[in-house]
Amino acid sequence: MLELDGLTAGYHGGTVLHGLDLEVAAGAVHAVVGHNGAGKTTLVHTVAGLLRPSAGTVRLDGGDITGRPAHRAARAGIGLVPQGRRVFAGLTVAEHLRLSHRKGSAWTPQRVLELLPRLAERRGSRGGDLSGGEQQMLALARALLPGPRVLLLDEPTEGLAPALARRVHELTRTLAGEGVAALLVSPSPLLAVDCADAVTVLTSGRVTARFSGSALRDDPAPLHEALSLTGP
Ligand SMILES: Nc1ncnc2c1ncn2[C@@H]1O[C@H](COP(=O)(O)OP(=O)(O)OP(=O)(O)O)[C@@H](O)[C@H]1O
Repeated sequence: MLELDGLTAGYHGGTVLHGLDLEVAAGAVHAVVGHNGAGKTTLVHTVAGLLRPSAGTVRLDGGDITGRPAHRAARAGIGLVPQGRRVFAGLTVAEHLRLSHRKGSAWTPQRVLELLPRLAERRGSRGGDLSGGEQQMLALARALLPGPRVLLLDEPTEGLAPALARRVHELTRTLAGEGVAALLVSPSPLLAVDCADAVTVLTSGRVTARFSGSALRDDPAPLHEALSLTGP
């Protein structure tokens, strides 16, 4: 569904991502793990159209969306849950949902609130008054409302208690089952393995290992090894 081929990107003439190949299958969760500075956010921003690649292609459902600006990537079916959540402090939950809904999308505010009941309880609250977990759910809701084919989740569990982090990953899994594939960038590899079909290790902008999620759930040692070999 989402295919990255030789993706190369960076800043101010420097290269951060070096010819990355990666596929997210339909209905799958693909986790990308790596140490700080490995290029995970750069990867997400390049796919989301926030950063223009210097080489390589991004294909969604076979269509070339390389280098499309963010609003056009979104229209093509890329949904972004940005690092840090980025909710509006002064807008209520209901206002966020109204602003993000797109006519014709299968994800209506009502359907999203059924999936995220805690948000329904807080629909009149302002973004700035929500807990970290609630803000994360709101960021997820906002990305879902336009009806994406693939969600890019950039460190969605950052700063959350373990039980909430697991809930975010369960939701990611549930959404994959409903046809919204996910590229999940995670600072906590073992949590990501819980919900991933495929796991890619990124080191200094290059893929240094690939695993199936089920193999790692049986034995996570190879992932530890891949990460320690490339430690900071
Ligand atoms: N806007 C920018 N301008 C210049 N360099 C940048 C910019 N953003 C990131 N970088 C550099 O690109 C490299 C990769 O950063 P990136 O944020 O993609 O890594 P990451 O794997 O997401 O790390 P983290 O887990 O810390 O968020 C780093 O060396 C970083 O300093």
